[in-house]
Amino acid sequence: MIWRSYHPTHGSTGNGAHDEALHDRRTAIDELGAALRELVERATVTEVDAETIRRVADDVRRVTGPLADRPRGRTQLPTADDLLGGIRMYNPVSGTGSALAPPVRAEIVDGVVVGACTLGLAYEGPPMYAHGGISALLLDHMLGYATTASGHPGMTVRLDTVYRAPVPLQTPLHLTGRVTDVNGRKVTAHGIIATAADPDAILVEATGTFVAVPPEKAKALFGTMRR
Ligand SMILES: CCCCCCCCCC(=O)SCCNC(=O)CCNC(=O)[C@H](O)C(C)(C)COP(=O)(O)OP(=O)(O)OC[C@H]1O[C@@H](n2cnc3c(N)ncnc32)[C@H](O)[C@@H]1OP(=O)(O)O
Repeated sequence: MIWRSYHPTHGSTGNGAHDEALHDRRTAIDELGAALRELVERATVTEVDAETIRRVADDVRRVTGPLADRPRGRTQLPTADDLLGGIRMYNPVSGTGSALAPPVRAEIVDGVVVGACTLGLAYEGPPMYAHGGISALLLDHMLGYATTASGHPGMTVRLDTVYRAPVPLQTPLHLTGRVTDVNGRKVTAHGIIATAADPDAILVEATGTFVAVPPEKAKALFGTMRR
């Protein structure tokens, strides 16, 4: 199943259900993403000898060769994406094609974005616990999703993060994001990270301010983007 990165905007379904080739491409990207995440995690946790690590490094360089054909630049959207439909295969938080993403699975429940993920040792900051920047990344995403889902998409201009307790690795997590205020172009949202086992015990919380990008700014920032 292809998960959305964000709530769709402009009414697009974004699921590519009627396009078999697109669906097949997304499924393939999903499979490569899962393999890459397994590689990253295994490379992080391994205690094998240096010779084995070097051999794997050579192997990895060799197998990535075919991917070097037809690279896209920063102004070209991935052909598998549906920006307005909320599908971003390589989003570093939710993208199933991303080696960096946990990935977070999120859905809207009674107007609140509810997410789930488990962070492996690749996300370690203090021993056994998540890096604080990763928590901020997850919450920025949850808040951004909530603002988009509420019909007020914008860009983060401020994110205040409060770290109450460390976030344990290799532990199913529960995340939320909800809009708390809309004031013209400015939207305020709040979210938390807890464990799935104890969702009421807040480990990290964040309040963010998002600002709708006016058309002239959007043109300057994103005008060169193409499919
Ligand atoms: C379908 C896709 C969904 C996408 C969801 C994305 C979720 C992920 C979130 C992100 O990671 S976004 C990436 C990180 N953010 C950025 O790179 C944004 C950088 N900032 C900007 O590019 C500009 O600030 C922006 C285009 C958003 C707005 O510029 P403007 O010149 O149009 O706004 P302006 O500076 O006039 O400020 C508008 C209002 O916001 C307020 N504001 C601006 N910066 C602020 C700030 N830092 N804190 C509080 N308020 C702030 C500002 O005071 C003002 O309030 P008032 O209208 O009441 O006067």
